[in-house]
Order: sequence, then structure tokens, then C-alpha cells
Amino acid sequence: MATDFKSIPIIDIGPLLAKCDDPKMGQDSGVAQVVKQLDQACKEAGFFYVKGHGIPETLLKQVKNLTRKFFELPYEEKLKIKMTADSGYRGYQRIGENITKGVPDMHEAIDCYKELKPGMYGDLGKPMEGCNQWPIKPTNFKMLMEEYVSLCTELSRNIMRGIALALGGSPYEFEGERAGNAFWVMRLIGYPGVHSANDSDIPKEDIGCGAHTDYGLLTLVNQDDDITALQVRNHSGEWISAPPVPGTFVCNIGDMLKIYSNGLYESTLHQVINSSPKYRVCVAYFYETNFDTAVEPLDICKERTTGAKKFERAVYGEHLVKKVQTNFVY
Ligand SMILES: N=C(N)NCCCC[C@H](N)C(=O)O
Ligand SMILES: O=C(O)CCC(=O)C(=O)O
Ligand SMILES: [Fe+2]
Repeated sequence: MATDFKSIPIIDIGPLLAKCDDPKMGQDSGVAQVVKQLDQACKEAGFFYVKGHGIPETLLKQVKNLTRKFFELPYEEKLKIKMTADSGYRGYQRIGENITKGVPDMHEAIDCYKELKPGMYGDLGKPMEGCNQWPIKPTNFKMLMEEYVSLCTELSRNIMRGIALALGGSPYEFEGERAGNAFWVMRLIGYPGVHSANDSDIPKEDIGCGAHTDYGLLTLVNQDDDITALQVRNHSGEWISAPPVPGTFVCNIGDMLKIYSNGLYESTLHQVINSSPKYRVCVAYFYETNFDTAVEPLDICKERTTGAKKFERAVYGEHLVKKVQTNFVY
């Protein structure tokens, strides 16, 4: 590790997307430039912004606006799509229901997951089976979110082609058996602002989401344009802000990519603190491996590290189920 990062790089992935369906994309000089930047960002920070990703900024705004509208509804209305274990952990969770390292998070959210057909992954998939619970109002909610998920899925697959090249593999390392039928998660999240309490001068600093790593391959964060709240931990233990850059996604590496890369890329700790008076909305999309994929360090990555594997194999679905079963207080 040369220097410790103090900010998060912005990468224009336009040249990668222009060639991402060409099997010889690795030989293109524009692609090579992007791949180099991805490699550096993944090694140094595990975080980077992407621009030139092709998803219209108007859509990025629309999904946040609809999310904000939902959270403005009365609590009883939101409870109509309450998340439970029986709903496959899909639906609405109130502020403080999600817990991170034993501490309730100051956020509310709707959690959505790729739908699993009953019995599809046997006992492994059972806890996550169920249908997504979409708000009935506004009516276009489901349609817009599903459109958004499909664009994020395609974009993530293409970024993963760049990351596969960055690791020294073929563009398709993360397709087929590994992530050719990628599982996905989407969290529509709302973080209340801080309101100065009348009865005390002590400034509150509520944790919107405690320090954690993401579980899968790659996360695409679509955050509000006017509030800096996401923080990323660097190697010295300092918290580095990821301020909003309108029109971009903040991307970060998940636990499964850490294992595949044999630690060459880390799933970086991050947290969210909304210390502004305004309510903050974030739509986080998580691109994962196939649900039942057993993940272990890639040979190409073992060669680039010490030769020995640093992580044991992990089944993504087991990792996710373990998390969701301990993430909530009821
Ligand atoms: N699907 C993902 N990555 N969700 C991120 C949520 C992080 C907070 C959770 N309580 C935790 O402790 O993991
Ligand atoms: O709100 C954010 O900016 C990030 C949320 C996050 O890290 C997560 O949901 O995993
Ligand atoms: Fe996260």
C-alpha cells in the first residue's frame, strides 16, 4: 500500500462500456485506461465513484424522490408492507429496527431482493423466499424500481468485466457459475436529520448506519445530492467522507469480491452519519454472486498475492442469510 487514501477517485467508465460486449475488449486502449483506474481504486480504497455509466440522472433523481415520498407517509401506511421473516425479509423496517454491531441504526428502509422461486435453492434459499413488497401508492413505484434494478444489474455486470480484467482474468470471470445469474439486493433508505433537542444543548450525533462491509461483489450507491453523510475508513483508521457528486454512483467492493481477489481488493468498512438537519435518502443496489455460489480465491489472484489462499470458501447465500437473521430487532 503506497499511500493511504484521503479521498475517493472518480472514474469515467464510458470507454469500458463502449467496448464491454467485445470479447477483445481487454486489448482496447480506452478500456485498458479504465481498468487501470479500477485496479488502483480497488486496491487503495475499495471505493470509487463512477461517471459515464449511462443511467440518466433524471432516473437517479426519480428513484430517490419516490423513496422520499414513501417515507413521508404516515407510519401506519408504511407498516402495510412491513418486513418480517415470513416475507423473506422483504419490505419496510422502521427507524432503529436494523442493528449493526448491536446498535440500532437511525434509518428506515425498504429492503428488496431478487425473487427466488420456492425450493429453487433448497434449504439454503428458504429464508429469502417471498415476493417483494412494493407500496401501492404511488402506483408507478414498482415499475420504476424494477426498471432501475434492471439497469443497475446490467451496469454492474459491465463494471465487473472491467474488474475481472483488473484482476488479470478474462472479462467473464464473474459470469457463468460465479455470477451469471447474479443475486441482487436493493435498499431504499431514509436517514432522519438531526433536530436540536429543546431540552438539551448536547449535540446529538446519531449513527445512520454503523460501520459495516457489504456482503457481495459490488455496491452502487445513489445518494442525495446535498448532504455529506457516507464515510469510508482508510487504512490508518480515519473516516474519509464520500460527498455527493451529482450524477455519479459511489461504488464499493463487497465481501465476496474480497475473497475472490484473495484480499487484493478489500471490502472496506463504511458508515453513515447524517449530521445535517435534512432528511437524507439513499438508494443502494447490491450486485452479488449467484445465490448458491461457493466463493473462493481465484487462482490468478493467489498467484498475484502470496500463492497461498488467505480466505476459506464461503457460500454467498449462507453469508446473506446469517446477516439478515441477525440484522433486525423486532
Ligand atoms: N445488504 C447490505 N449490504 N446491507 C448493508 C446493511 C448494513 C447494516 C447491517 N445491519 C449489517 O450489520 O450488515
Ligand atoms: O447511505 C449510504 O450512503 C450507504 C448505505 C450503505 O452503506 C448500505 O446500505 O450498505
Ligand atoms: Fe454499505
